[in-house]
Amino acid sequence: MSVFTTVSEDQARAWLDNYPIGQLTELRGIASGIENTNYFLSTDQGKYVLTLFENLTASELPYFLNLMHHLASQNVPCPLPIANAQGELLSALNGKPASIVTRLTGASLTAPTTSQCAAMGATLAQIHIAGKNFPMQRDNERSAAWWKATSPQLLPFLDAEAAQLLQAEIKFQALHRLQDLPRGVIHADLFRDNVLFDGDTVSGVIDFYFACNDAWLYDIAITVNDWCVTANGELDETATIAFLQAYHRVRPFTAIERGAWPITLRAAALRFWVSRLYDLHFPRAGEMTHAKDPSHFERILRNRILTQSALQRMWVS
Ligand SMILES: Nc1ncnc2c1ncn2[C@@H]1O[C@H](COP(=O)(O)OP(=O)(O)O)[C@@H](O)[C@H]1O
Ligand SMILES: N[C@@H](CCOP(=O)(O)O)C(=O)O
Repeated sequence: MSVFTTVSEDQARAWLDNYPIGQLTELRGIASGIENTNYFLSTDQGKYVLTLFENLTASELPYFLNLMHHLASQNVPCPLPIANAQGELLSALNGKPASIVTRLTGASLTAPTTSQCAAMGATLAQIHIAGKNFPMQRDNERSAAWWKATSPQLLPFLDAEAAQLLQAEIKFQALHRLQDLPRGVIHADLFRDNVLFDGDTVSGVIDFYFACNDAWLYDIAITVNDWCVTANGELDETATIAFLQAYHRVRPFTAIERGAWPITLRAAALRFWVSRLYDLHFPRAGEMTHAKDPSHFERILRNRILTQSALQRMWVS
């Protein structure tokens, strides 16, 4: 259950007085989601999602909310944050920073088809292009410096083989500079549970709270590692190529990206192996989440290392 901070109808009504979206007709807590308090909120003018941010602070949020506003204004299917009477996308509700965004249709997928993977590839390229003229900057907080700093805390929890893999991969990644790849705004967490689909069409990309400026290829690798995989984490060649071709039609790849593809898939696997290990062994106080399985990304990392040359061929011509 992800209503951590309760909002009554009277409180929502009073808060909405400062927004140009009509009168409250319905307020319903959203059960899924692990980070924030979310409500489906309807007015006589439309359907929205109200979010109270439980961990992010008012100083961190403008990048994410302005980015969503920027992308939605450029026809990326993502929520449009609504400005209040003062023109602000963020204001306080029950002592928490809060925002209200348009509610999108569709549902997330558990088993995407090849054509849905292709649609995801095209939408990701659309996000990367639309982000080119977004003026704000944010460093990636889950970069090489972060996994290097975090890993010493994780090693005591790992068996010898896993500890060796973690240390070796961090060293290997330090020899390669992802930051030299073409870069811009990235979503950085485009897993299946962060995308809504209507049939074969992407109807909504949500949860931009890891978005930052980094290599586009890294974003592609994060997404492919979650979308285009078989049950044991191997890349599904047909789905991967469909994804990459659809992306390439919108933003053509460069030669340097082709060369960096296998290494970047490894970096993306390492990033989520480390964050899942950290969340498992160092849960935040009062956290109500079900930690996600780190071994899934350990398996993916081992697979990407073993299949490096096959991955080099799994590319667009
Ligand atoms: N703008 C939106 N339109 C439609 N559904 C949304 C929207 N934002 C969130 N949701 C729904 O709420 C759920 C939880 O949102 P999410 O952003 O994943 O929460 P959290 O940040 O707490 O993890 C999503 O899985 C989705 O079903
Ligand atoms: N997608 C990540 C977890 C990031 O959290 P969320 O807010 O996107 O659920 C993972 O699967 O490890």
